[in-house]
Amino acid sequence: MIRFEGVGKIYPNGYQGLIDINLEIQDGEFVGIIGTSGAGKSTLVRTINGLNDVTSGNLVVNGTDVAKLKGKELRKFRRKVGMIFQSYNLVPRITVLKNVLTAVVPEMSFFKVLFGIFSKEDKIKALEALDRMGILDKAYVRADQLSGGQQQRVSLARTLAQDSDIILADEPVSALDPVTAKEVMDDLKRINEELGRTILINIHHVELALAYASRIIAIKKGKIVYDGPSSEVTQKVLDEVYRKEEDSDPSTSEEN
Ligand SMILES: Nc1ncnc2c1ncn2[C@@H]1O[C@H](COP(=O)(O)OP(=O)(O)OP(=O)(O)O)[C@@H](O)[C@H]1O
Repeated sequence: MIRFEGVGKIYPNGYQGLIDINLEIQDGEFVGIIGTSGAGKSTLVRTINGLNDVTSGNLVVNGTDVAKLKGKELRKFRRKVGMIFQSYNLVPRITVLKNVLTAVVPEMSFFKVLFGIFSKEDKIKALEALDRMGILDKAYVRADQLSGGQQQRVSLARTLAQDSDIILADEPVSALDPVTAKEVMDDLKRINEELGRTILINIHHVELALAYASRIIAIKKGKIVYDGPSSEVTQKVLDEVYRKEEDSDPSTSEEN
């Protein structure tokens, strides 16, 4: 479970990225986070695995107080919270299999990875994850030879191989064409339903968010402005979430 209690995040330059966030996300939920550019979606997602520290309140993930983690403990914790990014974040010049293996044995030195010194069990685990994502045939291909959609599947295979209970996805389909984007969303849904992993996806495409996530959290200027079932997100809610500052200023409205 993920619990935010009055969480705030102030960036070093004084900017308030998150303001008084209160949330409870249960195991196995599929949550879409929406909002305008700069609203704080990434900030919110990245606090969950400690990529962003919180500056006030409490954030508890699977019973761990994230703010208290440092060094080795923080690295260990991050393994339980997988993350995929818009830019895939794979090591381009090594094979797909080695990319996944770096997640299975993260403490391994880069030289061991380079020379392929892995146990049979680790290799089987990585190959199984690739198989589940339907890209086993690409195991021995260099990561940079794959299409965007295939690379995102490798990223997902990495999170599976590292047994993370929670998968954070920061704009995972923004760089993909609509058909491939839908395929990656289907993969996320399958992982959620078949393996019960909690998914939090920060996404610009509202239609995709509504179609795939069962719960929507909308952020505006660092605050939660909607949190509820995706089936209850009305046009009025979306108008409020995406309304620009100047539109809400009565002095500039046409009626005045
Ligand atoms: N390191 C930083 N220092 C100062 N301000 C930052 C930093 N990172 C983000 N911000 C600011 O915090 C706000 C929220 O940023 P964030 O990246 O979370 O937004 P977002 O909703 O994910 O936007 P986008 O959809 O464009 O990625 C923005 O105004 C951004 O400029």
